Amino acid sequence: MPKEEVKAQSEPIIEVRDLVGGYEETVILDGVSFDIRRGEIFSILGGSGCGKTTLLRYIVGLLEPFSGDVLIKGRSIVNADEKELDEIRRSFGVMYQSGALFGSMTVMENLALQLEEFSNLPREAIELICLGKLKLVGLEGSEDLMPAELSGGMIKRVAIARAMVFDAEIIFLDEPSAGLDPITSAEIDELIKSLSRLLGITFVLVTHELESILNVSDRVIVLDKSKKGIVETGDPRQLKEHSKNQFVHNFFNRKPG
Ligand SMILES: Nc1ncnc2c1ncn2[C@@H]1O[C@H](COP(=O)(O)OP(=O)(O)OP(=O)(O)O)[C@@H](O)[C@H]1O
Repeated sequence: MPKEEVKAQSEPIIEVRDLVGGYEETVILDGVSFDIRRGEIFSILGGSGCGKTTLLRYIVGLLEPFSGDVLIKGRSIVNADEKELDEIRRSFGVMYQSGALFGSMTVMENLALQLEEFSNLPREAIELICLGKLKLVGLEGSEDLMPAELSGGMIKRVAIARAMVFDAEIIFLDEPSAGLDPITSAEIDELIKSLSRLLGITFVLVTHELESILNVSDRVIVLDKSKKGIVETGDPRQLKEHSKNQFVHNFFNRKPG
């Protein structure tokens, strides 16, 4: 069966239900609902300030919504107590926009940090896991380098490897192409696709990069600030060609709104 059909039939791994949220009195997202299926590469799109990063913060449990729920593998991250939250968080990894490596630590030390803190594994096992993850992102032999010695693309790769140290089933990437030239950005797209194919990881991306969206995403949601929510959901290539929604059409065809 083609991969697309397998994904179309797979169960939701993330369910966002009637989510309402924002900052203080201001509602940014007003009744947002959608599912992300196991194994798909899913992108959250929309213009600046429409709430993409805010939505990501709700999904990973960094913010508490005004109302509504987020289920990860069927478990509510909104109503979870600390212990459950820790368990749910083990199933996913997050890469923030800057890559956020510790500058004074080697690549290996950056990767090992969370395993040292949150597992009882011996040093040798931690190193083996980290070396395996580095190999998966194409950075074999880089374990002793310092972040200052890495290119922008290598920093993203290390950050993706770090998001995988607990064998995450879901990886969230906030602007994976930010600050990269088009060729390096395309290489990161290929890495995401190959990790999805090889390991069945579900990827959730927040991105502006149209080319990258069309290249990697199986499905997208498009948020519109004026609607405080989703205006369309679907295959980005289909939306680019056939969307009847003016905002979505303009977004995909680079036309000012
Ligand atoms: N900590 C905060 N406190 C108050 N308002 C915030 C905070 N963070 C974001 N906002 C506001 O919420 C709205 C949505 O912001 P958010 O960063 O989620 O949008 P975005 O779609 O990710 O934007 P961009 O593409 O520019 O990164 C914006 O109007 C922003 O100014």
